[in-house]
Amino acid sequence: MLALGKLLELTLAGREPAEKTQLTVDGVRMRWLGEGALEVRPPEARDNGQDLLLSAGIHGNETAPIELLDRLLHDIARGDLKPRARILFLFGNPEAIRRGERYIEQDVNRLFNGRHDQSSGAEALRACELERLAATFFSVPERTRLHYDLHTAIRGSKIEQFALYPYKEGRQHSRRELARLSAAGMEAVLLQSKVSITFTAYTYEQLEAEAFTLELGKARPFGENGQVNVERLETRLKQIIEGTEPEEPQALDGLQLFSVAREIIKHSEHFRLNLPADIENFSELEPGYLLAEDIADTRWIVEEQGARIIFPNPKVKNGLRAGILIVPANPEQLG
Ligand SMILES: O=C(O)CCC(=O)N[C@@H](CCC(=O)O)C(=O)O
Ligand SMILES: [Zn+2]
Repeated sequence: MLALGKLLELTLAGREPAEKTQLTVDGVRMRWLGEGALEVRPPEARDNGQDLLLSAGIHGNETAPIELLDRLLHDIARGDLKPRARILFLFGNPEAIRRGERYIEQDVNRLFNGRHDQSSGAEALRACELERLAATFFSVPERTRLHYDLHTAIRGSKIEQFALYPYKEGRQHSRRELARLSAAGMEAVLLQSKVSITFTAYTYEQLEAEAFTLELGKARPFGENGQVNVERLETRLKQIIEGTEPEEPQALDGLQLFSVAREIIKHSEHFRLNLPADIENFSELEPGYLLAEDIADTRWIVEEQGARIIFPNPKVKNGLRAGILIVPANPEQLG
């Protein structure tokens, strides 16, 4: 296999490849763009105008998505997968991947959309670099832009696989993209209702890509991901890469939609989250439930009918989101 197909090995070893560009037997050009970054370009005659950004390892301990991208790259490098799409593969936080940690000093997925400018350190520089790589990749006009940022979650979940769809003022969420996610095995989508500082928020808001954070199961170390079933997603990604996706009826096939009722923000070290440590994502909370408390008698009490909690995490830094309260959403708000 071509050396550049081994992007994960190179990244884990912290090595640069000797050759920065290689051609597969099939005429596909692979180009190393920097640590954890590789562009794949089909021969011109086969290019179908799709630009696909696939990122994983924004959180270094979320290994199932990294293994998935590694398999796709191996298949391309061996000539077994024949891209018609142009693809950018990114491993988000190489040092955190090497150490098997979510992050080293700062969560990279809270440093986009300008946040890295207000910060310093290796992870702020990496977020800036990821923005630059994505912006360059998505700078070619008249091509279709799609970004999937793949994650696994800290805790178990009542809904195992789901997507988060960013928000931009005046832009409608696409029913067609939701149908595609449903076909890729996602069981639910959370429609964001305000701008954010994650990687997909950046590519959606600034680069006009359709962009989704995909949650695929529970985070585990390399080699221990047997319980994370990415078969349907992997099949769909291969179809997008090869341009062989079946034409979609726009059915959402039981896909559950949610919207954000409130983000729970941790303001101080006095923040207390009133939930069991092993609570699963999408657990329901009754109206009247005292969810969290913070300084200055701040109290977060559930008011919404049908509310559920995702990503509860009292250990985040002050000023960051310590959980999201969500409620069922109406498919009529889709484009
Ligand atoms: O399990 C958790 O608490 C976090 C899992 C995770 O990393 N989720 C992403 C979601 C990004 C988004 O809001 O689009 C994150 O928190 O960065
Ligand atoms: Zn993550």
